[in-house]
Amino acid sequence: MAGRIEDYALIGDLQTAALVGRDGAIDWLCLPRLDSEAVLARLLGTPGNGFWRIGPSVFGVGPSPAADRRSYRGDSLIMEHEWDTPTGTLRVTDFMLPRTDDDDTPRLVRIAEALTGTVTVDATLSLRFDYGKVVPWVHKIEDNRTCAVAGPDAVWLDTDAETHGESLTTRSRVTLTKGERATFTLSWRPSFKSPPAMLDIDQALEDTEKFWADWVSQCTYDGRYRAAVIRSLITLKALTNPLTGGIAAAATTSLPEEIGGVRNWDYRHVWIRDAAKALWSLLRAGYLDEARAWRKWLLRAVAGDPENLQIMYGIAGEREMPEITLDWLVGYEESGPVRIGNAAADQRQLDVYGEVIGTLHLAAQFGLERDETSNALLTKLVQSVEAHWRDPDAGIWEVRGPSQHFVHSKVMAWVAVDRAIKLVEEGHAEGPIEQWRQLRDTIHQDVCTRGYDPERNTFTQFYGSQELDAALLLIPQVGFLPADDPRVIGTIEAVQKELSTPDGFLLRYPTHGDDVGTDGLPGDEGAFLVCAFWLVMDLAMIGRHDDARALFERLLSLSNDVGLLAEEWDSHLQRQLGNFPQAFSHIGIVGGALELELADLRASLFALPGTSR
Ligand SMILES: OC[C@H]1O[C@H](O[C@H]2O[C@H](CO)[C@@H](O)[C@H](O)[C@H]2O)[C@H](O)[C@@H](O)[C@@H]1O
Repeated sequence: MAGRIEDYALIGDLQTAALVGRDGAIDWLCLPRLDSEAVLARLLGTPGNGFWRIGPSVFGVGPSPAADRRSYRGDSLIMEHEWDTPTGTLRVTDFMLPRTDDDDTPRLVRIAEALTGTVTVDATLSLRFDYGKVVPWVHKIEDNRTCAVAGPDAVWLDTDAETHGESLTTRSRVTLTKGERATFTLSWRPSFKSPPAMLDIDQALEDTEKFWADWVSQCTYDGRYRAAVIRSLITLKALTNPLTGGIAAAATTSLPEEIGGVRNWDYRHVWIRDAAKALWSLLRAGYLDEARAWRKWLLRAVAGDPENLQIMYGIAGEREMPEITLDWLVGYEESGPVRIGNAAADQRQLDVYGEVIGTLHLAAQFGLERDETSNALLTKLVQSVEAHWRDPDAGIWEVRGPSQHFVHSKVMAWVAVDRAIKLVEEGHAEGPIEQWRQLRDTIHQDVCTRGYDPERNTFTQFYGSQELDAALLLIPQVGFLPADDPRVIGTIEAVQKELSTPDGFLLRYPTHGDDVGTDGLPGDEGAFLVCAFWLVMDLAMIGRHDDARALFERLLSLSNDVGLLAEEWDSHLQRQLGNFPQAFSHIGIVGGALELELADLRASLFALPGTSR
């Protein structure tokens, strides 16, 4: 059985990623890209769906023990597990080498070494192609090299340990004394191509360490929550494909939003919304290159058809991602179905216009050079907003129930026009600014009239709805209304009252158990973590600093021991839920830390003699 979601750590080469558990087993790996077929899929099934364990010897003895310690090596994606055994201490170092133009082969490296005494190490590699379905044809090429082939894919194992085949797995047992090590490298190539070159392991480790050190050194945030912010930025970077510029929403598919439930989705794609929010974090922490690459990704993705802007695309901008279920996988802790692809790609979600234009504006403010193609896109996008902002949509939460006039969607339509106007006003673009100003006012008035309930003093989930939505917390953050507007404060208080979980986090909207609710799905789900981070930011903005900080620190405490967060938190079972690690949650960490820092700054400015609020 797979571990708890929080038992996993992420390693990756920016184009794909793997999850390694505390027991030293890699239970999730897709090759060659994050959204390719998994070759190790125990995470969503059984050991028979593929895993790769390296740890102290247990063959014939019992279950794989959890490591006594684990941590990333400094600010990197190099993961180290250590086991203290009765005879000595074993360390296993796992990493993926960021690929280069010269060598685009994905490589996952594992180094087992004895730190003290003598340890016997067992390694079991059970490759199953096509998401755990296909047993490959495995053959030894030479003493140190084994090749597993199924159809178009070939995975190569290079190791200095003796290997043998047993029960459809490749196994090694090696005894190491202090200072000795055994190395294992897994590489992927199309099966019709020549074998990969042998890797210089020490050079690869040094290059990987240097890559992360160089990248992290560009970070401009040096505040109180630096460790959590850096880990979040590294995680966002790991989800950002350097070749295409696409930023995936998470590294996994179908980790459930309720144990045993049906809310299991594939997040290995690029949502306009999630990517835009990730860029917001990266830009504010000093990273401009990722914004430049994403703008190129966006222009390619929407090329030729900006009127039909999709809400999500594949990592290279692919438009089709049909949603199918993988019947042979039982799902994480039997939470089925396991889905790949995502039907939300065909939905209309109005907020994406605001996300795109908002990001173009933010990038321009941070010094990204003017680009004429994106200016042409801008006009087309505002025309689409003008044509469609009155339409109902599926909303930020991608409901599968009937379309509605979601308030957050309309607010983001306002953001689209507002930021287009600002781009023109600030000299970054041209456009019919007077017409846009009228449109902006019309949308604002419509939302304030039809999306606001004066009796309860709160905005509502959609026009005419009695229910609330945590996305309303974004109203002050996007500048739709100032934070001290009584309607904003009323909404924050109402959301806090009606959507709080028993432990003080937030649901994104009400669900109704077995009854199908607004989202069109049965069942419930956990606290949606980014929503609680939005609450942190709102509380900081309205001057409730102590509440904001306390909530932020409680949210940070939900991260696992290596600083990673999934999408949701199960308040009853006290465990992480949903895809992992998820960009949204890590965006929340960065946003919360930055907002708290701003709040401190404001407080200290106002404390200066001669200043007042
Ligand atoms: O709740 C139903 C929907 O859940 C997923 O969407 C969620 O994840 C997206 C990626 O992080 C995010 O952009 C969205 O706001 C979330 O609601 C799923 O991808 C959808 O297919 C599903 O309808």
